[in-house]
Amino acid sequence: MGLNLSWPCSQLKEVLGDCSADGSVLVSCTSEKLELLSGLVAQKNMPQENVQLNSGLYAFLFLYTSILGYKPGKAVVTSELPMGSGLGSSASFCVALSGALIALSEGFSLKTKEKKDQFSFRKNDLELISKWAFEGEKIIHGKPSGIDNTVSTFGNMIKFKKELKTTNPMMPLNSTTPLKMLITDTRVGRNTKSLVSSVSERVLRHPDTMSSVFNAINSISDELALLVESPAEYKVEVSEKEEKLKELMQMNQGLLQCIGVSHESIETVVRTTMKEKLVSKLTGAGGGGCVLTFVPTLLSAAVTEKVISELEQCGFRCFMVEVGGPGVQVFPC
Ligand SMILES: Nc1ncnc2c1ncn2[C@@H]1O[C@H](COP(=O)(O)OP(=O)(O)O)[C@@H](O)[C@H]1O
Ligand SMILES: C[C@@](O)(CCOP(=O)(O)O)CC(=O)O
Ligand SMILES: [Mg+2]
Repeated sequence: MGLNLSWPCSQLKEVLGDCSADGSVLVSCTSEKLELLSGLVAQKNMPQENVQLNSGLYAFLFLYTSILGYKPGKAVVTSELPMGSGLGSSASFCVALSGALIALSEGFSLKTKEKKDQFSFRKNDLELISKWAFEGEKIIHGKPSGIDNTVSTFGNMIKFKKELKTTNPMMPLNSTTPLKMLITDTRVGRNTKSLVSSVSERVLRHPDTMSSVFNAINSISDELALLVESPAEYKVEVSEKEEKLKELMQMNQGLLQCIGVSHESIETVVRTTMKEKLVSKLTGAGGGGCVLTFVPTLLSAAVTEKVISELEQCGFRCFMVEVGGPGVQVFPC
């Protein structure tokens, strides 16, 4: 972003008061503290075009002072993720920051890996990192489910089991086949916090209908989890599995449209890819941002290039990715 911001430790201490900075003791950001944090950011007179960054800076100051206290330090943040696009940039930012701060906190020792200069976090450290990141997510987008910070921490795929909400709803999934996706960034900015609250308002207006829609969405994720983990060795099994996955994605997009989080730009991607019998659905909170298109194993390069070129002609930006991948990692600088 080309922004360079700093706060004197003495000022942070004066404004935020004494805090028993201890990375192993989780605390939430109170509304009073959020007020104080917003005052500290407001004095920087951020350019109007960066106003969306404010909540990220509140999360930064909260996590930094809660974990490291008022020790001087310098954080350099770089990111390849488009912000506010449904790719979980907020959660990735909070996870990377929490990981770095925990790695620097008192009494923390990184587990060295076999290879020189390779470190890894222990499982209970990863759980702590994910919990701190969740506190940061709460500052940025209000009522996070926890799935974004969990998948950014542990990597791979995670299923949110609604029925386990009171204990630990996050269940790791072990995919038996790689899932390739084309991500299309519609470049339509949107704010997760406002989208999540717009869905809550629709629930208040249509409680029973929305409850049925959420149950249908839950059934889709249950079916998808079984599908993702089901064995598929032979070509015929893979293509059957892919056809079912496409159908589930298509139904899910319809239900997400039903709860009001689609957008004209998202529907353009859905229509454009459908011309080549490809299925797309919004990702993240919707309202613009990014769209996933499932890429079947046997899709030809020619068709892929044709679809990407059509989408780019709409002004969109495309990335080919594979679902899954490692979670948070720490490297010595
Ligand atoms: N690299 C970053 N540095 C600072 N803040 C960030 C960074 N990435 C994301 N954020 C914060 O997260 C917000 C975007 O979060 P959100 O609205 O949930 O969208 P998404 O998570 O889909 O990108 C940004 O407006 C900013 O406040
Ligand atoms: C909409 C939601 O399911 C994901 C938000 O994703 P993103 O911040 O738009 O990348 C909210 C959540 O699970 O925290
Ligand atoms: Mg987010």
